[in-house]
Amino acid sequence: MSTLPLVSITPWLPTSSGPDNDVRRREISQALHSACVEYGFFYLDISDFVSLEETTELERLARQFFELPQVEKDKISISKQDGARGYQRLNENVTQGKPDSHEGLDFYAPVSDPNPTRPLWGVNQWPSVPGLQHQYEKWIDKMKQLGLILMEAMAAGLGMRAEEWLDLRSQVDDSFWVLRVIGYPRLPDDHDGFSCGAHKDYGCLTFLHADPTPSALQVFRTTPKPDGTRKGEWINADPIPGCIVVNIGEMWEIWSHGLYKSTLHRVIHRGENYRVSIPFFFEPNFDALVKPLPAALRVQEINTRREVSVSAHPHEMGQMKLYTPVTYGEFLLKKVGSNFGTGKGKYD
Ligand SMILES: O=C(O)CCC(=O)C(=O)O
Ligand SMILES: [Fe+2]
Repeated sequence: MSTLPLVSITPWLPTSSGPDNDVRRREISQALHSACVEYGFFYLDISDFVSLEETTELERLARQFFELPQVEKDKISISKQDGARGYQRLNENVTQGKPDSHEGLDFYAPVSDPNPTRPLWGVNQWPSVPGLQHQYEKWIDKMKQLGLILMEAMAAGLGMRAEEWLDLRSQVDDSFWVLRVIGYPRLPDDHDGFSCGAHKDYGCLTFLHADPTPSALQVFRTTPKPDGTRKGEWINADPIPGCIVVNIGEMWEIWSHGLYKSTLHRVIHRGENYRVSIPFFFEPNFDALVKPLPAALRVQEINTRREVSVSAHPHEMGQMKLYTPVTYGEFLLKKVGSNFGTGKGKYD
């Protein structure tokens, strides 16, 4: 069984220097490029950026919250806000028609004019667990910094010019991020569903810190067959100390004109313990206009004068998918709107 590639962010940290740092940065960017083309998923070694104490503390606080009585947790239910920010009970989220066997706590980027009657536009509901808000706000801050650092490293990997990177940076420098804290009880043997059903993430970059539980998160890896079709298998993405699991969402698929694929993944947790995972979704700015990047078209040797048309759901034309521009916030609202309307999950 193959495993995901592992890349270290260290040379790209602002604190990194030394005569060979530029060479190391180029190697890292190249490795990121390959990982995004081949997997859409990779381990990112961030041990020079975050400490083990920080992530252990996040896990401890999450467990403390999930151990509270149901009525306490329900006090900050998403139904008390904008339908998105807050707590969701076990089985409340649905993916592909089946309830996910997890409970979760969601936080979104704050907005300057909150209005809980507007989808996504309320205020975050912090639990009363002592120290939780402080520790998680520190984590959010770090993940936002990491988002910009990794985006720059990836831009270099895609062969972007300095001014092209600045343009891309201006689409993610006020990220409409999401932080989820997820609690997974053991999936019962007779349960025919999943802890979290197969889905693709829809945004930019997902940074997943999970507790050490093995054989829970699985990634759908496809490889070409001699006859030109592709075969696929589910591979485990078990946690590695000092690393987060990173995957790209549909926005990167559009930017890269399909060169980088947003990859299916799911969670099946049959271990005895209560699993905690903490994905941070580093998303574009709410008003970012996301469209194929010239650098991606250069790599694919696509004639940029040709019309590139669109939708959030790219359609096939011959062998090639065509991607049209989307405004991230509109795309997100449509997604959330249809999910709330139909009782479908955030992941559908
Ligand atoms: O819990 C996990 O390992 C993955 C969760 C996930 O894929 C998501 O929240 O989008
Ligand atoms: Fe996901």
